[in-house]
Amino acid sequence: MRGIFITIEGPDGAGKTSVVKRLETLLKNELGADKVVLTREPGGIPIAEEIRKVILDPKNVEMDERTEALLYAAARRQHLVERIIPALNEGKVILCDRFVDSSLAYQGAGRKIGMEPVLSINEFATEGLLPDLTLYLDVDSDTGLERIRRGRSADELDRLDQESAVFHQRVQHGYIKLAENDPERIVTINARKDLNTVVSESLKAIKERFF
Ligand SMILES: Nc1ncnc2c1ncn2[C@@H]1O[C@H](COP(=O)(O)OP(=O)(O)OP(=O)(O)O)[C@@H](O)[C@H]1O
Ligand SMILES: Cc1cn([C@H]2C[C@H](O)[C@@H](COP(=O)(O)O)O2)c(=O)[nH]c1=O
Repeated sequence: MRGIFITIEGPDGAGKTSVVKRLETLLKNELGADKVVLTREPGGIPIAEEIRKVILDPKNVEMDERTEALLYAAARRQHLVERIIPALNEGKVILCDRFVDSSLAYQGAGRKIGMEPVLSINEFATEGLLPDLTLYLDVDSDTGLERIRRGRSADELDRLDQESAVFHQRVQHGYIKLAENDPERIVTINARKDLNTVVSESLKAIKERFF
């Protein structure tokens, strides 16, 4: 039986990593440890983690926005082939921290490439595979960036974290548009609430859909 592909999305500092780790523990307790796979983009497997380093290195200030979009799509392709598709074929529940919607929001809206061209290179990369459910953790850029900057020193901020507040606002608006356009797949969670509430609303959305 095919598994279930769940992605967690949102602006930087929305709390995705914190939430997805808690969901992993809760779902493993309910379904069994071998049934749940936690992974992330860009990364999750060695080749994609190497691409991640290149993309996020603050030294790479000269990176063109289309080069950036292509690198994310390349990392995605490799991760899909090596990690997501095999896990889906084994019937696992996959929790993936970011997927195509990140490219649409960050490169499409944030970098102003436009959603259509970014979607097009991603359709090539994924052959049209979409998540069964996407949890969109919605947070305004001020709150998200404040959380990130509070938790990390300046030299721990990656190239994307260091982008302007206006860029991060465009990213949030991009996500809101995506969620409005695909309410069947994308469930919006108010991520300004406390972490326990965000986790329980996320778990509820998963259970309502699948269990
Ligand atoms: N609901 C919340 N309320 C307050 N603080 C939170 C909440 N969720 C996460 N945080 C804190 O915000 C910071 C960023 O959280 P986290 O790394 O989970 O976010 P993220 O969305 O994965 O960020 P990034 O996309 O940059 O990796 C951490 O210090 C975390 O403890
Ligand atoms: C998948 C993907 C990611 N990004 C951005 C979003 C974040 O700023 C970084 C990844 O770091 P995180 O700590 O794992 O959140 O990359 C993007 O711009 N486009 C993408 O497709």
